[in-house]
Amino acid sequence: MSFSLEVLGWSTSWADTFAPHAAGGLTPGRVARVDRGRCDVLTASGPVRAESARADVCTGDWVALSGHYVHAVLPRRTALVRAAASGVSSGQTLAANVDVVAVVVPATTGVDLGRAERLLALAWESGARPVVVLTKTDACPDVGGVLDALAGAAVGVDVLPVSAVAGEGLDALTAELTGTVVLVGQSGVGKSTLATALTGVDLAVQDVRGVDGKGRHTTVRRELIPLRGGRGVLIDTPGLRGVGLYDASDGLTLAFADVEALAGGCRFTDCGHASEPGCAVRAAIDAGQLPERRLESYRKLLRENEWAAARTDARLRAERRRSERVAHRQYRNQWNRPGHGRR
Ligand SMILES: Nc1nc2c(ncn2[C@@H]2O[C@H](COP(=O)(O)OP(=O)(O)OP(=O)(O)O)[C@@H](O)[C@H]2O)c(=O)[nH]1
Ligand SMILES: [Zn+2]
Repeated sequence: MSFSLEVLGWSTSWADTFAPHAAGGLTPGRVARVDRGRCDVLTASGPVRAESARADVCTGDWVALSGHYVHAVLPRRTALVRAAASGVSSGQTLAANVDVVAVVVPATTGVDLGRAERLLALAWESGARPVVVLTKTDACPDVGGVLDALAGAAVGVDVLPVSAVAGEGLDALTAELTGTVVLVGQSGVGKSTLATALTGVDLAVQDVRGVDGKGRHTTVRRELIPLRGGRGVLIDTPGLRGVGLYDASDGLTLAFADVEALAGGCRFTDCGHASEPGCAVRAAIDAGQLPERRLESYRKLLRENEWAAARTDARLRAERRRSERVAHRQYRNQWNRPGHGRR
């Protein structure tokens, strides 16, 4: 099976970036999946199982292959990063070169706006374009009310209502999802169902155990799947489920651009929007132009982000201390070695 690189998002601008590697006889490809030092790379002449032990690659990266080796990773244009699992000091890149981050929110009365805002901050932070997909509209009696509520939380972001069950809204969504797309959202919001509707591939049954050419068991799972309509690809990696904020201060500023714009009109540049005189944010709340909830949500997410950043810093400091101790010990051992003349 071979792939057209354009279907995977290849463009003249990627070709320009790749030019020095092309001159060196290397092959371009896009990483479809990474596992333990190896990765599946889709190239124009088919998938290649490549060694990536020395390269920091993730699904969505464009790479230069030399045979079965990842020789280079092209600089990422966007990256979706989450707070790493414990034991790792930096953020973990979940998907690279993403164009659209679709925040999936189920249509229920009393929709969790804070959760949507949190995911939107993460989406903005990635450098990709955020959209909100409102799922399960068939099961909601008041979609209009939910859309109104979301409009105040998803500022500057298109909200697209769909029902995978009724097949409604999918054409409009497909038209909006171009380039490399990821779906983020809580478990159970309908991501898998939506992914299946958008790609025609039942992703739920992708996780089948297969046997490779040498009779060994392998999991065949592709995480880079062309979207119906031929205008994009979907990245579906298990790690995208349940993402936490990681150093998303820029993303927060963008997700709360309305509050930031108001704050620009406060008399004091360090206004806490509490009881300071000349506070434009409080004035907007009092005038009913900004929901109090939104300011509270912004504050909560800023605290969460600071906490994540502080935790990362603490971990980095601890790691540095550890490596200093190791270095000292090596230095001591060197001097204490028998025959070194100094005891
Ligand atoms: N009524 C209705 N139910 C839906 C729709 N889409 C998904 N569901 C149901 O919602 C439940 C969860 O859907 P999934 O697609 O598995 O959700 P998910 O976000 O992929 O969940 P995880 O795999 O746990 O992350 C399932 O029972 C689906 O049948 C829809 O458009 N309408
Ligand atoms: Zn203020």
